[in-house]
Amino acid sequence: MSDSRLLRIGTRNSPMALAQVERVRTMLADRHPDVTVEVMSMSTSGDRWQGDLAALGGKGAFTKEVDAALLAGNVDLVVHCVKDVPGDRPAPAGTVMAAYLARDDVRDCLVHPAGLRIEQLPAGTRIGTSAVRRVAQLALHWPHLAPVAIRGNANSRLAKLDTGDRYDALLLAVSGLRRIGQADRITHPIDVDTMVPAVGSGTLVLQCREDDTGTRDLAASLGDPQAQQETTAERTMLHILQGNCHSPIAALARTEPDGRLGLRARVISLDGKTVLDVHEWAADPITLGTSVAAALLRQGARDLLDLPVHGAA
Ligand SMILES: NCc1[nH]cc(CCC(=O)O)c1CC(=O)O
Repeated sequence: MSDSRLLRIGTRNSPMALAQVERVRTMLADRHPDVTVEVMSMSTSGDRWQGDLAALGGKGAFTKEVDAALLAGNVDLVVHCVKDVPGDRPAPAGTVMAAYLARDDVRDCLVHPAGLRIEQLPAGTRIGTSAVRRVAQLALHWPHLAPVAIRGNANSRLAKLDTGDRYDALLLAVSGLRRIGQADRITHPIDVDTMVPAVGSGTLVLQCREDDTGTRDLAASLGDPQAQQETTAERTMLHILQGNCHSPIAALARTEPDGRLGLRARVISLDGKTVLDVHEWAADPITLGTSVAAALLRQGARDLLDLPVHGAA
């Protein structure tokens, strides 16, 4: 059957988001050569706003304009980083997450102009990060380092680091730097047991309208079942904890060689002094995410997550 059709893909206009869309375009060209892709990029409030994201309602600041274009029928498919999709509310009514792409590297990394590793940094080194999860784990492992708030996309953060004014190093995602062709800036990929990643790290999701069966089928043909399972376990846990952009929640689901699904999740106090840590395995991702969330709640995660977060870096 011919696939011949136009597919309009909506995306943020950051270099990383545009690179992510090109990955989808390439995958579609390989699998559905009769599909013509048109990219419609747009600025989001999260990209424009340089203050604290919480003032804009958190992570939704990177998705709401693109979601609105999808619901209005101006685009047919949207590519999001799962990490940027709010975990404390459902997908916009009338849309579905139709496919998760094969997972990229999930690690965070240090970017240091002189090529140092994180354990080599002297006390007081200024680390640019805006992720509460990273700040809490910095405090846990390297309390002598100084997290400093930073906003903007990965390219603008690298430029801010290069001026040398406010930051001595950055914490960023390995996968993000690779997508924008800046992998050579990585000086230390940090192992996932030390710096547990964000929920959905390294994973892209294809979102479309619920009633658009043609686009849903196209998207599903690009999906990776393992990424779907791992993301479902992580986001089930996040949803039950009602995690948001100010939640110091870290998690990583992994498919073991024997096929079992494991989920390791942490809730850390911002000062790094309290760490709740759970690691379980199960066959079903929803059962696994639910069980890990329940275990974290039994350990006191609710009280930890309800603590006010002032001036998150
Ligand atoms: N808003 C930050 C963000 N959201 C998604 C990515 C790319 C990495 C990924 O998909 O996990 C990044 C950049 C970063 O954390 O350095």
